[in-house]
Amino acid sequence: MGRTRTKDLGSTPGLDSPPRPGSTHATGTALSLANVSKTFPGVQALADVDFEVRAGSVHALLGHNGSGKSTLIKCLAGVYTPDPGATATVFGDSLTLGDSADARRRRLRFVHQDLGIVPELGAVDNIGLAAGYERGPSGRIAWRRQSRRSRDLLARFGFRLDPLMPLSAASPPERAVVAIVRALADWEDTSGVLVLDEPTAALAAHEVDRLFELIRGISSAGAAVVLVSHRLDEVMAVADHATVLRDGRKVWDGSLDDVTMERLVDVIVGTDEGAAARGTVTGPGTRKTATPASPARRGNEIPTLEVKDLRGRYLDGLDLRVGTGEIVGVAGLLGSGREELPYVLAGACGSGVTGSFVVSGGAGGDAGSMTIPRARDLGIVFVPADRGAEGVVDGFTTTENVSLGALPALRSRGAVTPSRERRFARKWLAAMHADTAYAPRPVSTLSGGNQQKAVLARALSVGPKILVVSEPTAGIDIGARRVIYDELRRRADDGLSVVMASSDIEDLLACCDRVLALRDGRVVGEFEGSRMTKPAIVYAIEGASDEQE
Ligand SMILES: Nc1ncnc2c1ncn2[C@@H]1O[C@H](COP(=O)(O)OP(=O)(O)OP(=O)(O)O)[C@@H](O)[C@H]1O
Repeated sequence: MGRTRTKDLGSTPGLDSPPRPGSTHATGTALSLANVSKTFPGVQALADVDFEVRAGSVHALLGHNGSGKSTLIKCLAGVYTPDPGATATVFGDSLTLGDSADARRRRLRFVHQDLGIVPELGAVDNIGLAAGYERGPSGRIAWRRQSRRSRDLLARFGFRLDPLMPLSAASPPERAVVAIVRALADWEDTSGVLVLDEPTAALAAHEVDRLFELIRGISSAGAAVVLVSHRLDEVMAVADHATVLRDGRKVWDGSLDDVTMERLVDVIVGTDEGAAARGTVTGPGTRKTATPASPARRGNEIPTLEVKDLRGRYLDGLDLRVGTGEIVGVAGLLGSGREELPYVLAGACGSGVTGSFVVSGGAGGDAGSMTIPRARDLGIVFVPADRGAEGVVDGFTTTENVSLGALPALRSRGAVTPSRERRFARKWLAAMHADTAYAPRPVSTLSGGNQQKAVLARALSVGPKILVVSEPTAGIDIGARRVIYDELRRRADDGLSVVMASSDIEDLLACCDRVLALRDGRVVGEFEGSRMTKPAIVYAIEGASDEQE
């Protein structure tokens, strides 16, 4: 199984005061929830859930999309008030569920899937607003000190970022790191609970390792960490206990030492479907699904897309060819160009980009002149990594979100017929294995994973020639991952070309014909066939040159 045991790092990065090994709170129950139910109109999101987390442990909260994980976390955080009858304690003190001030007082800290950052402000204010500002004797904010403190907190995560840069200009991983650092910034006592909801969704392997060090440091100092994640290999590496929810109910609880990954998959998806889904979670370095690349997809025929010498904020002379029906993966660490490339290809980068591109059929030109409408006209459709901010339209229903790209085609005599729009959305939601009952509901009430399925449904529904997708399985459960891989492969077989940028190398191995490793804005390795393995890609993106070729 290869589980990595928790190690005591001796310090707790991210905390202002040093950890207190041997703290009186280091053993016993950190968090206890009993009888938690939550009913939304027409939906029982949670039914009588008990949840107990021990001090000094990393406890994973698992379940497929829509199983109730985020709702449980939001009840804990005070975002939702559970149905009457629920009780909770934190390190023995009673907690009022549904009261966010009490949650904070009891030293519960949260990083939610949507991060909750203020994009117009920099790290300095995002941290200051949550954890308080450094102040001078007159009570005025000491900006220089505040700035230095923010920089130091970020540096403890091994992270350098201009603390004044608005986070709207930062990449998704940069935003995630600021959210985590902010949650910990004022945590002076280790008798608390840190809750991380899908924290690694946008992080590369190297960044995930740093996050795990941070998590281990926090738990070994006596605090508890609750980790919500769909990445079971990561869960097995960092967590020691887990609770599994299915359809709002607790279906399993126990030590991860006593369970195999295969058994965990069975419990999460239900035994019948478990065997099928298990194919998506084999160990590191192996392909999760059999998707043999056909010789026609070697990219050596006339490419559907060819870009040369791309340069931008991170890109520094990148060349890329994507053949017809080829799925090309893009791997790389934060700042390697992996996050920027999809935006450039989709014309969503604005000025400052140079290079050239050609799309099959001869259309082409200066990459700097690519705009979103131009890309769309060329058949390039983009699925961004940041689903909440850039993927869904919050005020719209799920149907409206899915049909958005196809409105011109759905129009008849100048108007879109609602019944036609509904049928269209249902068809595409079904293709993504999302529950079609979600169609009329506001998209904001869907679980994160189901929102992602709706965004992918919209992208595929317009019949793109080239799909550019970033972090396609962020927040997606193990069963639905398989659906997405298979759907992309089916469409590639029909001629769709795909550029898939992902921090999850398992995604790339499962789905791609070829994977490009990016470093410092260029391609430093290209992998296909038997050479396309996780260690080879990781070595290349992290700069261990002996392994990259
Ligand atoms: N505000 C809301 N209004 C109505 N229904 C909601 C609301 N929030 C969540 N739900 C529903 O409650 C159920 C549980 O959703 P929840 O977000 O807790 O799932 P999850 O396990 O976190 O899923 P994911 O892994 O996809 O994030 C889903 O059916 C969801 O659509």
